[in-house]
Amino acid sequence: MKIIGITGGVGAGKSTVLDHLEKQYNACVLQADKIGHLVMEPGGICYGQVIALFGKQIIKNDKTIDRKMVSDVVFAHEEMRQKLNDIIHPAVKSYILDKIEEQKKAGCTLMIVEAALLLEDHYDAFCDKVWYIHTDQEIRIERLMSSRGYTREKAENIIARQATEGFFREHADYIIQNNGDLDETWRQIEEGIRAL
Ligand SMILES: CC(C)(COP(=O)(O)OP(=O)(O)OC[C@H]1O[C@@H](n2cnc3c(N)ncnc32)[C@H](O)[C@@H]1O)[C@@H](O)C(=O)NCCC(=O)NCCS
Ligand SMILES: Nc1ncnc2c1ncn2[C@@H]1O[C@H](COP(=O)(O)OP(=O)(O)OP(=O)(O)O)[C@@H](O)[C@H]1O
Repeated sequence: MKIIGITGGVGAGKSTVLDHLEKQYNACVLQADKIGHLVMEPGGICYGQVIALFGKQIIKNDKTIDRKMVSDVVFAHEEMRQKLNDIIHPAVKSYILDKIEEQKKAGCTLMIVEAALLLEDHYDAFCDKVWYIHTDQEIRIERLMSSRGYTREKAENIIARQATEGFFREHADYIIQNNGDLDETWRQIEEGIRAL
């Protein structure tokens, strides 16, 4: 089984690339963000610890954690982001490693792991290749404002907490430019797959 790690800053198009790989190349996929959400759901292994860190006011009526509230705190207070990372990241990594083993046994031949923090959390150690999805910062901000309703400030705050473009470029095996037309992105994916 080949494993491709997909990384890049917020709104660069990682999920878009992942989705294409799943549909067109029959890849098995794992998204760190989604797993991070899963482990903090009621009954999830991080639920209690996250509430202990932020306080009971983050519990919504349906008992789920108010991620918007948590997001506003962590992207404004670096020490809180670090504390949340310390709770969530080990659980997410362990989940991913278990799933990789499971998929290997199930006969999956192409596995994609998507994470903005893939390099910081050293997921590259178990990836055959790391693909960096690059989109210019201003285009990312505009896409996030129109598709997710982020404010410019929110997008900029998240960007400020993520790795720099230089860091991503330095550690990537392959760079996909996603500033323009999606057909151009699909062509680069095809090329990356051929080079695996
Ligand atoms: C802060 C939380 C509650 C916000 O949830 P929400 O659904 O609003 O946003 P989402 O998870 O889609 O993240 C939005 C963007 O921020 C990025 N991001 C999320 N957490 C972090 C972080 N700790 N540091 C830098 N960027 C982050 C994501 O990759 C994504 O690009 C959530 O992102 C979270 O629990 N983050 C901490 C755990 C984490 O690092 N998860 C990401 C991979 S394990
Ligand atoms: N080439 C493109 N042209 C136009 N819109 C695009 C393109 N690529 C991605 N988008 C749009 O930009 C937005 C962000 O893309 P996507 O969700 O894939 O980014 P992401 O890197 O996964 O974000 P996150 O870091 O939050 O997980 C989405 O609305 C997506 O549809």
